[in-house]
Amino acid sequence: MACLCKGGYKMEFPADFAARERALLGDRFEELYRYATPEPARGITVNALRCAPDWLAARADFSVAASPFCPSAFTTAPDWRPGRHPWHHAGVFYAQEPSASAPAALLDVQPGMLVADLCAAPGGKTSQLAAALQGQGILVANEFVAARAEILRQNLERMGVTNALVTNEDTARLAAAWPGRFDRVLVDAPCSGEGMFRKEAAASAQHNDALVTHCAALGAEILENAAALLAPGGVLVYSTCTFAPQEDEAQIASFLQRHPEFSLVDLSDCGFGRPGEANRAPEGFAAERCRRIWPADGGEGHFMAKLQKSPEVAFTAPGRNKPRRPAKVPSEWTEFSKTYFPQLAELPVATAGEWILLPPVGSDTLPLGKLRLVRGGVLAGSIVKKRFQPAHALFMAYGAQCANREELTRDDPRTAAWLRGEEIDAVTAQSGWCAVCVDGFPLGAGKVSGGRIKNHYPKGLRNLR
Ligand SMILES: C[S@@+](CC[C@H](N)C(=O)[O-])C[C@H]1O[C@@H](n2cnc3c(N)ncnc32)[C@H](O)[C@@H]1O
Repeated sequence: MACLCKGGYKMEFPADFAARERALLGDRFEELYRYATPEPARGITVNALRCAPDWLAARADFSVAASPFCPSAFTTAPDWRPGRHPWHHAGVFYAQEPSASAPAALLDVQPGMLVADLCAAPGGKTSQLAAALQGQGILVANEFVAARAEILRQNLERMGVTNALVTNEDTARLAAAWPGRFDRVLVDAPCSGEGMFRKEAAASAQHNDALVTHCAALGAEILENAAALLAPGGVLVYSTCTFAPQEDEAQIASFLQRHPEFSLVDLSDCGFGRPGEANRAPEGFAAERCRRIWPADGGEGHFMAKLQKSPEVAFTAPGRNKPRRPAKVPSEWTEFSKTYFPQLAELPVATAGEWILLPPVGSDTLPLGKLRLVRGGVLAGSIVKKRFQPAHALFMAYGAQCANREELTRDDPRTAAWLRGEEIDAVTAQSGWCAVCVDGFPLGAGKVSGGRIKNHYPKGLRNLR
C-alpha cells in the first residue's frame, strides 16, 4: 500500500495503482487524489417523477448542498443515513454517490424516447433516465446478474417508474433482438472500481492488473452491443468509476477506431470535472473531449465519454411486429380500478397466469422473444379466488392519484409506525383499499376496516425497530 498525505486525508492506495498513477500524473498525483475527508462523499438525486429539486431543498429536514455534478442532485452530510427516511421509502430521492449522478444527465434524454441502460443495477442512473422520460417512451433497464436485476426492479418500483422493461440479459442478446432501435444508450460499465477505494475496502483488496484487463475487455464487448442497439443519430454515454486508462480514454479511442460511424462529443462545457487525459490513450485521440471527476473534485471519481452515431449510417428499419392481441381485461381488475384508480381503468393490460400488468405504452414494438424479462411495466396485482389483490407496485406508481388515501406527514408518529409495519388509525381514508402517502408521496397500500389501516407495506422493506 502507498499513501497520500499532503494537504488532504491520508489515503492508502494499492501500491501498483499508486505507481501507475504517479507515472501518468507526475506532480499532479497529489493534487488530483486529494480526498477532503476519510468518509466517502454522500449524496441524493431527486426523483423528478415525485418532485422538483427546489421543492425538496426547501423542505428537507436534513442538510443538502447543491451538487456540482448534476442539477437534480445534492450532497448530504457524511454521517446522514438516508435509508430510513420516509421520503426514501416513498421514492422521492435515490441515495447516490455524488460523482455517480453525472453520466445520466449527459445523455440528454427527452420524454418519448426509446432508452436502454445496459448495466443498470442497482438503478441510480436508471432512475435518473426514467425521471427524464417522465413516463413517456420506453426504458429498457438491463442487468446481467440475476440477483442484482431483482434489486433493480425493487428500486424502480420504489421510484414509481411506470415505463420500464427490466431485463436480465447478456447485452449481446439484446443487440440481436433490437438492432438499431434506441435513441439513447447508457453503458455504466462493470469496472475495476478504482474510484471506490475510499468507499469500499474490498475495492482496494481486489485490485490488480488482471482485473483491469478483464474489465476493459468486458467493457469493450458491452460497447459493441450498445453500438448495435443505437439508431442512426442516436447517442451513447459510456462511464466508469475507475481511473485505469484501458477502461477509460484508451477504451474509447479503440472503440472509435473500430467504429468510424461514431464521433466523440465534446463534454468541455458540461460544467463539472476536468478533461480526459491525453497520455491515457494513443496519440491523436481527442482525450480532452471526455470528462473525468477526480477525488479532488468532490466525488469518489468517474470517467465519461459521449458518442454519437452518424445519422447517415445505413440502417434497415425492422419489419413491423404483428401487434399483440390485447389481453382480455379481467372484470375483477375493471371493478377495482374503477373504484380506486379510475384513470387506469381504460388502459390495456397484460396477463400472465393470475397476474395483471400495465405494460408501457408502445412496448409491443420491442418483441421480447426469449429474452428474460423481470418486469414489463407496473404489476397491478393478481386475481385470487375471483378477487383482485392489488400489488405494492401499483400503489408506488399511482398511489398519489388513488381515490382513497391516508395522508400522513413525515412528522406524524403514524408514519414511523407504518414503516415499521404496524397498523395505524385511519383519519382521511375510508373503508376499503387505500394508498398511504407521506407529504403526498406514496408509501404503499393499506386496507381500512373499523377506522384502522391494515399494513400491506412489504416486510422486506420495513424499517427495523
Ligand atoms: C457500475 S455497475 C452499474 C451501476 C448502475 N448503473 C447504477 O447507477 O446504479 C455495473 C453493473 O454491470 C453489471 N454487469 C456485470 N457483468 C455484466 C455484463 N457482462 N454485461 C452487462 N452488465 C454487467 C454488474 O452486475 C453491475 O450491476
